[in-house]
Amino acid sequence: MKNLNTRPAKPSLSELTSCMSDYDPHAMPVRQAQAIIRDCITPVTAIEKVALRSALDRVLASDIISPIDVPAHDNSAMDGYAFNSADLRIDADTVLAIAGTAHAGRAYQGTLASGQAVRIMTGALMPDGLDAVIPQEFVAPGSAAGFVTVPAGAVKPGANRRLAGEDLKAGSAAIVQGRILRPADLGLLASLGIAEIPVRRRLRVAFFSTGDELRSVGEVLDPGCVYDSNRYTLYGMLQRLGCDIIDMGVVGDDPQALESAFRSACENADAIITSGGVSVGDADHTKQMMAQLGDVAFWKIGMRPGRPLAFGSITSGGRQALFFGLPGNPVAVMVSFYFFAREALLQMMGAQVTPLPLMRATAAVAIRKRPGRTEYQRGILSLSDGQWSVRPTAAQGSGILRSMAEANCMIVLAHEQGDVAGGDAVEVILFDGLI
Ligand SMILES: Nc1nc2c(c(=O)[nH]1)N[C@H]1C(S)=C(S)[C@@H](COP(=O)(O)OP(=O)(O)OC[C@H]3O[C@@H](n4cnc5c(N)ncnc54)[C@H](O)[C@@H]3O)O[C@H]1N2
Ligand code: MOO
Repeated sequence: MKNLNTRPAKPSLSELTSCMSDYDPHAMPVRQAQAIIRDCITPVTAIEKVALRSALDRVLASDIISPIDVPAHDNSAMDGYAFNSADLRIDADTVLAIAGTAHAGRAYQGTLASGQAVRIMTGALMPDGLDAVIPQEFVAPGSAAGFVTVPAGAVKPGANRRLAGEDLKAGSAAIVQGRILRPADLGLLASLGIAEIPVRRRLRVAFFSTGDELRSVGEVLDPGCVYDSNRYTLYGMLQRLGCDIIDMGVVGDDPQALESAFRSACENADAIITSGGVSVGDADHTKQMMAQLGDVAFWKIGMRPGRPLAFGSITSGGRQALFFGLPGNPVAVMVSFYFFAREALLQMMGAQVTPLPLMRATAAVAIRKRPGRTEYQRGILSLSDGQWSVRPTAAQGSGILRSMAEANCMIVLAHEQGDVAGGDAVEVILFDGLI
């Protein structure tokens, strides 16, 4: 008999992948890989309190409830004259006697009689009984000293008055947890008088490059070798995401060195990112080692660049870390990071993940595209005659980092899309805010 209290063991990643009915061993659609990754993520829960300024770019850990009304009192939005709308004549100018002046930061002293106005400054509390303000430039010229003339129909009742709590009411949610705090949020928190902010602890991400041909900056470039650029692009991307980073340098193609690097990374970080060694040539020894260290799937994704991708978890010393094995080619490493690792890391950070904003632009030239894979082409977006148009950078090879630096956007050509004709609309993701 089936024991209903026993939940079936969770399938391993590799089982999950091979069980999928529409799984194509040669190419898994981008969306499918993204969905599998999304399902595997557990956010970090630890919270720390930081001073307001240090909360910039951090992930808010709990909802912020406004302790006060903002603004705290009704106040004037303009420099001018405050009056009671009930005193206005319907079809004629109204002459009001000026009883005094209201300055910002001080309550107006004194009681007002019908037919009286108060000279008022922007931000000053509305004197009791007055409900509207006429900006000083709108008063009728030539008012007699001590009087102000409000022209007929110049202002409506309640005009130019900011109401107490119109920005935020005491007890209402000012910012919801999961937000990556931006400058406007810091200002909003300051407007509530909150000095310490609860944020999720930073995510620790360890990364290293693999390959015997790699030399680090500062070393001699031996024949047949290349400088390790991936650690620098990864450094930049992880830094922008607000992670605590552990740069583990270059690890050669030696199983023992790789295993000890993975163990050390796992024991010190929440996530591990490597580049290189995931294509068919190298994957075999990596696969064997991974089988001992954790649950890792090696995928071929239906995309270009960034076809090979290893994803899963590594376990060592009683700790588990998320693992992304990104392809070695310098552009592939960036594209795989942006379209797989970035969202997963944001999810782990406890951040609300929103889709990257896409904009539509006109293809300035024809673009070749094979249906059946998603292509992320490096593009240059420009505005001319009020029209956004985009053209791919000349070189699209996945080793050509120069064109990534030259581009200001990615042209996203969907899985099913075929060739694009010049003048067709295409979708682009801007590097601003991403890179
Ligand atoms: N027979 C096949 N060969 C390849 C396939 C395939 O499906 N079948 N896939 C190709 C694709 S696509 C990519 S991407 C690469 C990925 O290979 P690896 O992840 O194993 O990466 P490596 O072979 O180690 O390196 C590829 C390339 O990138 C250079 N590289 C590596 N790391 C760095 C670094 N840190 N900084 C700068 N450059 C780096 C490396 O020297 C190679 O030129 O495989 C294709 N092959
Ligand atoms: O991952 Mo590769 O970039 O498609 O050459």
